[in-house]
Amino acid sequence: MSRGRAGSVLDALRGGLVVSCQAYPGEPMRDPRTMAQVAVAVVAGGASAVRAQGVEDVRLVRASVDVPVVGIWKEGSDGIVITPTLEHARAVRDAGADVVALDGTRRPRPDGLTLAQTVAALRADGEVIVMADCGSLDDARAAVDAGVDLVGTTLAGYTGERPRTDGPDLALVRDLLAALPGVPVVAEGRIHTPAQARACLTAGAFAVCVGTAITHPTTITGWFRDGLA
Ligand SMILES: CC(=O)N[C@H](C=O)[C@@H](O)[C@H](O)[C@H](O)COP(=O)(O)O
Repeated sequence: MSRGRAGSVLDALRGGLVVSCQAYPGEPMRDPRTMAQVAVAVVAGGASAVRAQGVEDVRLVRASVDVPVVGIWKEGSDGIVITPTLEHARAVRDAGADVVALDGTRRPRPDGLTLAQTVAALRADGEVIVMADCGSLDDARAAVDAGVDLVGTTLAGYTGERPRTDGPDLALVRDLLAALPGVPVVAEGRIHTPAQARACLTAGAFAVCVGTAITHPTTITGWFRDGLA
């Protein structure tokens, strides 16, 4: 990717709403065509970028929308799941992702590479924007040292280092901004209302990424069902 292209992708993300369009194994909407249609729908609603999971989803979403695509490929259910290896990261990039997001924790990676080696190998093939999905400030510091372009709070509350807050982990967003000046921070994880999304941007987040509250009808329906109980 040329510098110009990378810059325009970051410009498109800045201050905007990234919508994560994912369905989980065994779910009725788990079909790349369905996720591509959801992606088109969220872009019509004002999403400035789409996050998509799986090589086929990334490919179809990329072909269906004209906003940047943040691509991941999840494998497994324990430990390192989000784009766990260099092979996964290359596949996501080759499917057309503008940003390759990957596990940015300090846990050992299943292919034995460090995060720095993974980022360097990806970059050796050409310019690519890399986002580290982090679970703590220490993760993010290490990920920045490893050369990533963006850090996300995606894994806060899922790795044991931070409590699983009801809403977004705003304290982590603030700590990241204070400790890593100049590093774009994507607030992601449990942002369930427009007010929470706004609070993340007001705190200084570079962008917010919302998944469940926009694209997971089973969970949203459960919220309403519980509200009626
Ligand atoms: C922890 C993990 O695996 N997060 C995943 C990362 O891609 C997705 O399951 C989330 O939906 C996404 O991060 C957006 O978060 P939320 O759905 O809470 O708005």
